[in-house]
Amino acid sequence: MKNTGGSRKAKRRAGEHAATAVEDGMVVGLGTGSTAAHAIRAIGDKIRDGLDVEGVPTSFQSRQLAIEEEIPVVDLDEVPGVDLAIDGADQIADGQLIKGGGGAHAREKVVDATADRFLVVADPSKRAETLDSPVPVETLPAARPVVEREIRELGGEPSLRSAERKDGPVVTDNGNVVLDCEFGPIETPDTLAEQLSTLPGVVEHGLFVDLADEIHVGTADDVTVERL
Ligand SMILES: O=C[C@H](O)[C@H](O)[C@H](O)COP(=O)(O)O
Repeated sequence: MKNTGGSRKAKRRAGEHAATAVEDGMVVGLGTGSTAAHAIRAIGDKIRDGLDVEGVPTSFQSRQLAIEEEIPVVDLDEVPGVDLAIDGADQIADGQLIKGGGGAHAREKVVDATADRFLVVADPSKRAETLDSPVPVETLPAARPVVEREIRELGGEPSLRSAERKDGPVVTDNGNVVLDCEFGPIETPDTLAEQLSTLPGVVEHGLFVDLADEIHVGTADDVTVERL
């Protein structure tokens, strides 16, 4: 989607609104992407005002931003748990999500799923009646042909993710490739999520089923919160 001024404002409102849920002493999961970045910056502001929290980044990008924002950064194995995670989404339908537009969904899923409370932040363009965006599937590079075959067996059409300004495929923070898999409308995301999870060679897919607790959608001048 084109990042219009309106959508930028909406993302900012959503991110900043979700950041108001961050309280002193919390361990906070720091999501990836342009909307979660607004939440990270807002947490940085709160830290400069005296808030004491630790952040668990979900990607190289969110780690760098957290460091710039003076948020103490920790890994999952250094904390007893995550109190709250704030993360974006590429598509939202009926509380279920597709994530991984930035290829960060594997770490995001671990952090978001382990959090006591997972807040999704988005602009209105992310809402859909039915999930129908391509599903990002992070795959071991050596397993690509096998996974592609299995995806086709499931009725999907995989396409290796590449970037405009990089020769060769996009490589994730974990050293893997991403297959963007077109399935058309996904009527039963839970079934597809289970099927994808069982494929050997798949590290993680971008279907986040029954993980979100709240969805904060910003508009140019307001935020709506859906509790699930
Ligand atoms: O891998 C990336 C993540 O799942 C992002 O949270 C997702 O792509 C949404 O990003 P944005 O807020 O920039 O639309």
